[in-house]
Amino acid sequence: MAKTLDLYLHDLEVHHQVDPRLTALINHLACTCKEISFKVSQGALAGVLGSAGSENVQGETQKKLDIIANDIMCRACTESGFVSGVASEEMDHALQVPEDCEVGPYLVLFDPLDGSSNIDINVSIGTIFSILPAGEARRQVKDEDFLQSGRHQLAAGYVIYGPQTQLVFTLGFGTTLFTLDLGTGNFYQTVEKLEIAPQAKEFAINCSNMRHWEAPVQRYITELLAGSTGPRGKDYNMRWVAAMVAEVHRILNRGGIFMYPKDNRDPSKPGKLRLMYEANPMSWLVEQAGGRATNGKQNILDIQPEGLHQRVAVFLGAKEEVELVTSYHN
Ligand SMILES: O=P(O)(O)OC[C@H]1O[C@](O)(COP(=O)(O)O)[C@@H](O)[C@@H]1O
Ligand SMILES: [Mg+2]
Ligand SMILES: [Mg+2]
Repeated sequence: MAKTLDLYLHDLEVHHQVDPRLTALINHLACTCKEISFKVSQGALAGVLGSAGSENVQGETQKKLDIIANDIMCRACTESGFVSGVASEEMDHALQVPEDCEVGPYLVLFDPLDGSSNIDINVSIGTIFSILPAGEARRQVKDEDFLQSGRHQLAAGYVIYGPQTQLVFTLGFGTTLFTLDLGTGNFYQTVEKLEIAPQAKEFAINCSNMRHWEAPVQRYITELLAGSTGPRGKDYNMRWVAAMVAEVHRILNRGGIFMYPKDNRDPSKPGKLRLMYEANPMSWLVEQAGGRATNGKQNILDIQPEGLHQRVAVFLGAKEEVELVTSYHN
């Protein structure tokens, strides 16, 4: 019989001395994402599809579900009693815990709904989260309190809403996968430890941006596309779901490399993905599964953040491929 999430988290407390408040927070996030999962599965029936007609701090048009998922995550976290504050891709600044709620020792950061362009077409989307230490439980948090490198993460994970709803997370003891059983409402462990092979046969990149990439990326992709007749001497396959959560999920389950490089479309956006809500949690999950993650120059987890909504180039997945494309930059 597969292990329940409760049992797995209890084992972490017993065998790895993980703070019970942290395991309780993970459990709380898993329950919260069940609520989002239900709304996603209802789609038009719950009136959650389509545009909200508003823009977020990054100037992107918000979907109704971006806002719904953000509200659900904010409420659940700030009322949990385990956090001192939250930060989200969808909000300009960090959110405080209401006066009438307990505060706790953690900061939670999230991309409430990743893959927004997939919502209305019933293709995989997800919620990505990262947990940092607050230092101490406190009433007032500032944006600067969240500016800790990915190495400081205490937990990271995501819930993917696909054909199955699955929770993937790490607390630094490997990356593990749970599947939601719609019959019992419980998450059961279906893969104990995910492992990414060092070599890859698949790559994921939005090739429509090729003319805007820097020379090292142009070179690397040209070599992959040349297949067995080029310097790599083998054929590669390509995938692009347009949701980082789905790309990373595929790589954790069957390998490959994912890239969203810096490009020269808009000088104010060096890379599309957000360091704090997307790149850091995904990089730690990938590292804990034996893979690598860089921005082309350095390990993503070592980047000292300068802003809550900072963007970053991302190369992650199979160790040898990530090291090769990184070496082309250096
Ligand atoms: O290929 P495109 O259209 O540039 O966008 C794909 C990328 O944008 C994102 O969807 C951004 O995430 P959000 O939906 O959270 O804004 C990534 O998940 C994905 O890798
Ligand atoms: Mg996203
Ligand atoms: Mg999002």
